[in-house]
Amino acid sequence: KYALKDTITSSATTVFVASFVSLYIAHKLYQLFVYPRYFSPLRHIPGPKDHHFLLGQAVNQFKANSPNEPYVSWVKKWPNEDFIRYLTFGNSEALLVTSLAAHREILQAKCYSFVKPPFFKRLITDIVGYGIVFSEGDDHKSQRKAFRGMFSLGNLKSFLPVFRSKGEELSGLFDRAIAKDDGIVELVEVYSRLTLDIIGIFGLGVDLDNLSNKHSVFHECYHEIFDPTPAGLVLTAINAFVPIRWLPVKPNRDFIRANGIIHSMLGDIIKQRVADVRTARGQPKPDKKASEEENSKDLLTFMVEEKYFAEDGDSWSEEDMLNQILNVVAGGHETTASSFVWATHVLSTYPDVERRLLAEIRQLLKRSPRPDYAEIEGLRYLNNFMRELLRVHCPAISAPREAGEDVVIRGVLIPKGTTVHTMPAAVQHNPSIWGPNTEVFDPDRWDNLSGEAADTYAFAAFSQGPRICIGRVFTMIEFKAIMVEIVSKFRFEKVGKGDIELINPSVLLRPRGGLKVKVIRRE
Ligand code: HEM
Repeated sequence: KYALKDTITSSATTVFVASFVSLYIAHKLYQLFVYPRYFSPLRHIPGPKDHHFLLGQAVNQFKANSPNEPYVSWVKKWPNEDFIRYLTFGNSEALLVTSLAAHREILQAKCYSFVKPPFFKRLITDIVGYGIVFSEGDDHKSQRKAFRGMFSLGNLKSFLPVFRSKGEELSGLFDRAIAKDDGIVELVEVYSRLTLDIIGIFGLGVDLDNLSNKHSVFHECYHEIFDPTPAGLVLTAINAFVPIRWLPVKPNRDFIRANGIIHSMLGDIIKQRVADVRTARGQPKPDKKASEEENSKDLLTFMVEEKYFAEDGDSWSEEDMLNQILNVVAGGHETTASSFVWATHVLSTYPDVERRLLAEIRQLLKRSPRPDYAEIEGLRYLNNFMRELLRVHCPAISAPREAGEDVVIRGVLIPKGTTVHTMPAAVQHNPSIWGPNTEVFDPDRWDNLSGEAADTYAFAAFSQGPRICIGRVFTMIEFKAIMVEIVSKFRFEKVGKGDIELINPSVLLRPRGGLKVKVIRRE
């Protein structure tokens, strides 16, 4: 009797497990091969069909010469669509946003219907922290509001002396390279140190001294985290799906050590600042005139004063501030460094552009040897040069999103969970917006913008809408001030044939193995 009962129970279990597994497999097969092809509401949107049967376009993306390449080639094929549809890992559907009208709806009108993709979050929050970059909805609105004063033009302008003195330090470094190494300089490393110093002063009020001190611990740790070995890169990618940082292998140990040092250095600075501000709050306030004459205020002091000691109940902890600092350092360091790398490359490539830039800068310096913000802003050609640089060689590759709910954009129903990809290069190299010569570096085009190119959304380097780059004005002042310094003193020559291979895949536009130029002092 019992044997029969056992047999029935075990057969029922087998049937149950087998049905469950079959249903799961059927569901997966449906998701992989049937839904995208026959049922998805997005299936009629044009897009590339040369995808791998399981990995979608990921294979073509990995094989491309640049992280922008496949996307830009699709935009050139379908320049007037609102979206281009493609398949990615596991045949999941993704949309590349193409028209300016679709960008406007996604980035502005329905900004908060989209979220940062959870996968992207898992991939990089270990490195860049939570904070404003990964906040959503009302939380994001309130953090943007909290940063308004810090990123106001008035405060940003007061960092001009910092940019100037770091520019002079950079000139010293170039001079030493001329004396010692025949002027050969590897730009990625140098500009990365320069911009890390500047963002350190802006974010922390501390000179991390990476530019002149070759063995700066901070830069070494940052480098370890942001430029890991191929094995480290693979572990970081896997860790986004399955937590494997505990595995006792070298790349994990290196990552944990470097991340630990950065967190502890920043943690100490934060603690000390909280104590300093607490002490200062106990002292009598300086009179109004004196406080107006105060120098620039760094982000940390600002956060401690306004948010740590907030009296409205919405205060930030030391850890919150650490996350915000990590966000700003990550957002404003290699992006700006990359724009200097490409600017120097352009100067070594287009003699006519360099000649005109130099003439404009020399004229200014003759009139005003230490130009102020308004005078630098008045340099029309430099302004055009910077915008053209960010159009052709845009440092940030993409601003990925995921539909946080079912949402209709330009009449297309985008189901919740769909990846929606906005990419600066897909806008800035679109011939229907920028004309047939999108690859040509031509600063003068900014004097004659017409049609769609005159639309604010045609300039996508910093994204647009409520999540537009909060550091864009900062980076523009920094870029221009440093260009005034180095263009007036040096010229740059290519080393070797000047062929450049790009890192791919990458979140930034960067030359593989760095980029060397020869620096020459002007007469
Ligand atoms: C050439 C230099 C830069 C480029 C090309 C750039 C590009 C961008 C882009 C495209 C975004 C939007 C990302 C998204 O929505 O997914 C962004 C956001 C952001 N950027 Fe920048 N950025 C630059 C410099 C800076 C600097 C200097 C800082 C800090 C001082 C900074 C801090 C941030 C922050 C905190 C965000 C998040 C803003 C938010 O979500 O509200 N960036 N940046």
